[in-house]
Amino acid sequence: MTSLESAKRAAAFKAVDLHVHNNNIVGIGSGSTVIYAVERLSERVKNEKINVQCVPTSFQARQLIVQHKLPLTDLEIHPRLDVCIDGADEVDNSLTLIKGGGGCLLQEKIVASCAKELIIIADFTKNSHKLGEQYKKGIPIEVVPMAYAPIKTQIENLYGGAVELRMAKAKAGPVVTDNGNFILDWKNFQDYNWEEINTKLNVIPGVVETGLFVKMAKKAYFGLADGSIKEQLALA
Ligand SMILES: O=C(CO)[C@H](O)[C@H](O)COP(=O)(O)O
Repeated sequence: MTSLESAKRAAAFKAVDLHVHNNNIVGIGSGSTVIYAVERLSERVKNEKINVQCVPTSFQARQLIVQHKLPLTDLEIHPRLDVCIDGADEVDNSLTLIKGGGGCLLQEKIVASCAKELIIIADFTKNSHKLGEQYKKGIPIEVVPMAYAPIKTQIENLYGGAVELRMAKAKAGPVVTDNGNFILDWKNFQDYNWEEINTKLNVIPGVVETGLFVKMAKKAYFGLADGSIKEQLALA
């Protein structure tokens, strides 16, 4: 296992050990780090006989839950979650996040908003002072397909930078999200007030959700290259 994978695994295991308790309703995030969280959750269910019910944040998360034979639930049955454990593409000093590198930002934000606490698990490459310092692929914005062109122009004209339609790798044309939408990646942005810009982006007609998670995460666990874990709490 590479040091990056070990770092993800260590962060995921620690978060699951400290933040998941018996009878919890648990939000399962998406991405490669969350795979280790589900592995650990499944071990704890088997070894410690804890009861959990899991709410997925994507098709991938649902598959992970099913493959590990963990109890699957949803927001209709459980609208309030105890905890949501998810990865991130970048985490700044105040625990503002860029999410959606894997295209699952909409359901991730919905599920996180229903949880008492959002716990972030990541490797050391995700830890930044300010957004854009480490993650160069841009801020993902999920949009209704027919509106992608005017939204792109509007964001570039109002806020600068470059907005690109995310193209699929093993399919001709754009990435289509689990919700049937497109993703725009906003690159070369400036250092904004992220709470303000998030609100402004969200009211552009056709924007479904942004990958900016402001004042949502309670704590982040970063696996470091030396095997240790850095913990970061949200500012009070
Ligand atoms: O937001 C996400 C998916 O929409 C992921 O949490 C984010 O991309 C991090 O993924 P990984 O753990 O693979 O680095």
